[in-house]
Amino acid sequence: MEIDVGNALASVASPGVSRDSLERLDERVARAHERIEAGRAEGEHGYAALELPVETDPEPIHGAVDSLEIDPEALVTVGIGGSALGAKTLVDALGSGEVETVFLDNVDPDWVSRRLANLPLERTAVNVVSRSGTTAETLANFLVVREAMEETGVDWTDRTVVTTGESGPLAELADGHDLPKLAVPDGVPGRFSALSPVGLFAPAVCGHDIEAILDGARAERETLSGSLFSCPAYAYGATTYALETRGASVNAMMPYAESLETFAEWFAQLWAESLGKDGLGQAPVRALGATDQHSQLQRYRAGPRDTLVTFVTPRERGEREIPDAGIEDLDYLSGAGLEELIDAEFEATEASLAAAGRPTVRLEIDSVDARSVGGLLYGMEAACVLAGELAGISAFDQPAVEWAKRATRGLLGGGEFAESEAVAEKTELRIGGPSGASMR
Ligand SMILES: O=P(O)(O)OC[C@H]1O[C@](O)(CO)[C@@H](O)[C@@H]1O
Repeated sequence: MEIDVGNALASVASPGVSRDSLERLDERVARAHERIEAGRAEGEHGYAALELPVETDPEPIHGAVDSLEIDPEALVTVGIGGSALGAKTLVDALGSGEVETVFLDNVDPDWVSRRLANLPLERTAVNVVSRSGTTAETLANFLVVREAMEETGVDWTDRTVVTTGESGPLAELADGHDLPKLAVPDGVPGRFSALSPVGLFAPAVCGHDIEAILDGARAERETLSGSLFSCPAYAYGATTYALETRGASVNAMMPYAESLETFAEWFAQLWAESLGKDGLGQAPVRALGATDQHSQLQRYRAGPRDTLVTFVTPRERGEREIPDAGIEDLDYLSGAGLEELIDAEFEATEASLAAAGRPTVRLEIDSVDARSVGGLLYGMEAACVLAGELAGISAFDQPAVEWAKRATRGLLGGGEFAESEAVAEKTELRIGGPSGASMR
């Protein structure tokens, strides 16, 4: 991964960060790096994630794939948040090959039923993933998938792999049915687990080279140093931190590759759940180039000066010639390739924001391949950890998500929770309604 922060400098953008400020910030980066190094060496909670490229053993993952008693035509991954997004990012980036992949990471009944109805359940494998083993959405969806298989006369136990922590309901279910288990590594929060069995099983089922993914991550791990000027990941973490403290409260992740659309979703959880604490944290926005040049770009170029746009672009792409249009006004397209068009659009959009004095950062990868995507994921994780150190917050917990979980459980009769009482006290001012009548 290579980074270019030139268009985030104060000489180009507002908010922007001066070179002198980055130099001064580099002293804090060096201290933060020492803290990160110590955490990695000790396997401390959270910091342990930055050791996954050298700790993750691919063999149990291959073993779990081999344990499937079918040659799957489809794979359903049941998980939510980091227990689904890492795998989904890798499969969407690298392709699912001959395997139809479904990621059940929401509990919308219409959507779940529609996805299951279209699957060849007798030739479908299941990976249920939950670090805690107690996440309501994951357990609910797994029970629905299991029932659908039973109703189809399928033995769900010969094609289900469980990825979970050492204990909890899911571990018990796996043990009770003698299901193959993959271990969620200790000390690794879900949003940092893509480079572990949590994220690597699905791409392995799809036939991808998970060793290459880990190899790319290892290469990025080797760049971690005591200076942002020699470490792309730290350069990104430090620049985003500096821009946030200067007013860039939004970070629009805008990859110029359709296959990295899910990566932006993965980044959004990583950034929001790690850094959104103590009133701090950039709001991550999922954007996509070139598509969002025809939507969100208006806001980023002419709206409030509160947004950093982060571009991710591959240096190498596939090619597809644009046929001759036979229309004089479109002659400029004829004979060009789609790859030239999207690259020109990226350059133009980056320049458009610079011309308006809006900060952007460019992350370049060689191509959207296993090694590059492994390095990109690792780089973002390391950048996030550094940004958390600089901000003085804990990047590895997520206490704010617990309130809604307790309220949900209370609303479903799963216990007495003050939060669910608070739900009933909602202030209302309704307009419209079934009849369309307005109420005052
Ligand atoms: O893997 P689990 O324990 O099911 O958690 C799923 C997701 O829920 C969260 O814990 C937030 O509730 C995320 O951090 C995590 O990725």
